[in-house]
Amino acid sequence: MSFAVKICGLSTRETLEVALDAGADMVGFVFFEASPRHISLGTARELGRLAKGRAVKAALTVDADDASLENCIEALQPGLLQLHGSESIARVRDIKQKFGLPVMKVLPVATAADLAELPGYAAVADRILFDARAPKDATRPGGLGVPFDWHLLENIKLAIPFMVGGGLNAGNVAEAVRVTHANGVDVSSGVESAPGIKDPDMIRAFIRAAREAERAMTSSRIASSV
Ligand SMILES: O=C(O)c1ccccc1N[C@@H]1O[C@H](COP(=O)(O)O)[C@@H](O)[C@H]1O
Repeated sequence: MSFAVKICGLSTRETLEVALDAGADMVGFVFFEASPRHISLGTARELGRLAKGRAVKAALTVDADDASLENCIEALQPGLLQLHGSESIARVRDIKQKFGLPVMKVLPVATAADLAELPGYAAVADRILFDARAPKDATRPGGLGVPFDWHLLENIKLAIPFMVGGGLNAGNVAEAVRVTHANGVDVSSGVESAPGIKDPDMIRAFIRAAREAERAMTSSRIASSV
């Protein structure tokens, strides 16, 4: 399974260009009004055109109904739906069937008990993203820049790819990959100077560090197989 670096919460042409030029495999766009990274359908259309064919476009939604999903798909033309709410296993299956797009289900993690439903979700989703569980009083379920205990994923074996997110930055992404052996990493706050304001240098530094982490993981796999 190939390794994917995802920069999420992009909302301007300039920072999207930086992420694409620096080699992001996936670029994420937030459709959730309470988020400082929320974009309008008009902006989604514009940014979607810019990213077309250069990276996988992920549409991040939170417990969206069919009409909202239809609107953001029409505008962005995503290659992946990131379901970041409390969508049930049945709803994930339903969205996949209705919209015919690959789905990445986000599982919030704070303790080992949060992994109980993983097999059910892994049976219907194309990819899993493990993110830190947001506090009960948070205004959004992600994008808070807080990590979780990556050791909870140490022995995870999945037939589909999984990514790690939540509080990642250029300084800790290597350790997150080393511990979890994830097939990809996702970042939003860790490449921002303030909530919703992406920083070009931080984006470039994150992608460099993630690539280095990918290389280290590949080398250690080769070393342990000989
Ligand atoms: O970014 C947001 O505002 C957001 C809103 C609602 C759901 C998820 C959101 N962000 C996603 O959360 C993870 C981790 O983010 P961070 O790196 O800790 O800031 C990532 O997928 C964000 O795109």
